[in-house]
Amino acid sequence: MKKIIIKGGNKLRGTVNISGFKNAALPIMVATILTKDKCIIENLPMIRDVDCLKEILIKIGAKVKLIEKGAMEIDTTNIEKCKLTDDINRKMRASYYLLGAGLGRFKESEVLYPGGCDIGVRPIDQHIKGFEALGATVEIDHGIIKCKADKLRGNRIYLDVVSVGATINIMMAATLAEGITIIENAAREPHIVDVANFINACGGKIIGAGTDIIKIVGVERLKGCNYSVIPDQIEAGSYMIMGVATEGDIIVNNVIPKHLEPVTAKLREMGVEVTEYGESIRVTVNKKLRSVDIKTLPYPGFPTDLQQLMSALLSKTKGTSVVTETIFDGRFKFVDELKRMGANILVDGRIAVIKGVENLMGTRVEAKDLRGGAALIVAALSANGVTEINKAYHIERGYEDIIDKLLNLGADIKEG
Ligand SMILES: CC(=O)N[C@H]1[C@@H](OP(=O)(O)OP(=O)(O)OC[C@H]2O[C@@H](n3ccc(=O)[nH]c3=O)[C@H](O)[C@@H]2O)O[C@H](CO)[C@@H](O)[C@@H]1O
Ligand SMILES: C=C(OP(=O)(O)O)C(=O)O
Repeated sequence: MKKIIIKGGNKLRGTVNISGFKNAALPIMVATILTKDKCIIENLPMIRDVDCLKEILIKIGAKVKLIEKGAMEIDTTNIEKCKLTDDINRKMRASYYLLGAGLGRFKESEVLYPGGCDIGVRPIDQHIKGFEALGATVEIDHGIIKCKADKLRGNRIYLDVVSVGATINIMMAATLAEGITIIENAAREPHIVDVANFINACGGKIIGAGTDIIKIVGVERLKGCNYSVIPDQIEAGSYMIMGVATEGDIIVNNVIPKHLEPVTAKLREMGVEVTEYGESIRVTVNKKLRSVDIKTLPYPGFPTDLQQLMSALLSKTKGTSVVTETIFDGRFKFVDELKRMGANILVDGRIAVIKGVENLMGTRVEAKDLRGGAALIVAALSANGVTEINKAYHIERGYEDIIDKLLNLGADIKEG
């Protein structure tokens, strides 16, 4: 998809069904490498990152079959080594999970340094620290990360920073190590729990996922299983924010409301009416919204992945909001595009001071990354006139059927 064209002003109304969580689906697809049996993974989002990872798994020797929309059978029996130094790895972040899974199963892995959103420095030193603590040697050779071990032995690993990727990569390698691994200062995001649940469903022994201390009791082998991925709380939060930006009334369906608490809390603080049901959330705007301050933090703090969309919403909310991005140092690049639409935002390093303007104006803008692109959709839906969002392929990395979902909610949107 090259561009998205939106005529702003329509209030979003109705129900949107949320897809499986990108950031859980991707590591779970890779974790199937830990077993030699077939796995069936359901509720996969049909997004570009999933297509790309499917291609990666096939390239290293897996058989991958789409059974129906959202369900894949992955058979990793014939994979002989987990080495992939193709440029395809640069198309996404999650390709680096091949390192932990390959190390676990083959005691060896080689992967080209991953890509993913360009949102600041994204080191992998904590992944490496974890692999080395388990007994591997890790070398970076001409941009290729090479891990090797004669044997993996469990160890106690303290993460210097809370890292989703390092926690998952270490969990995968430690699953097939000898003995017990303890990860301290582990990430607590819902997708960490989902990956641990998948591994446990295959016969692994991971205890404490969802807390900051995770214990992994190494097992000799895993078996295959059928597993369904949790709903995408970032996609859900995105539609909630889009609904609010248009002063609409929408229900996001197929969600786990608990996972969205940081978002619902902030929207309520703004004056949005948020009602939680068993598996859905309704957001309604009945009054003038207030500006709020946001600080991104690891879960259960406010997610960095929704910071850009919230900033776009706040750019049209009366008053001044201060947004502090503590996770990634380059996640305000989209602000220049919002300014083209008339936003009044001052960025100083990791802080953005947003002075809400009366109206945003449609114009030609460019998505710089996945969530930055989604933030432009938030702005465009509520802007006066037509906005043309170029480089929209970034958005396809993480949002299934976004045009159709927004059309169903009443947006005036089309692919260009
Ligand atoms: C595919 C995927 O799941 N991507 C998500 C994952 O990215 P990703 O796993 O890359 O993000 P991390 O949680 O690892 O990064 C968090 C912070 O730790 C730092 N860090 C990370 C690893 C490391 O070895 N050293 C280090 O210093 C990073 O620079 C960043 O400041 O979590 C991010 C934070 O919730 C989300 O924005 C991404 O959507
Ligand atoms: C930053 C993100 O993705 P990735 O880590 O895959 O680049 C995201 O999903 O917002």
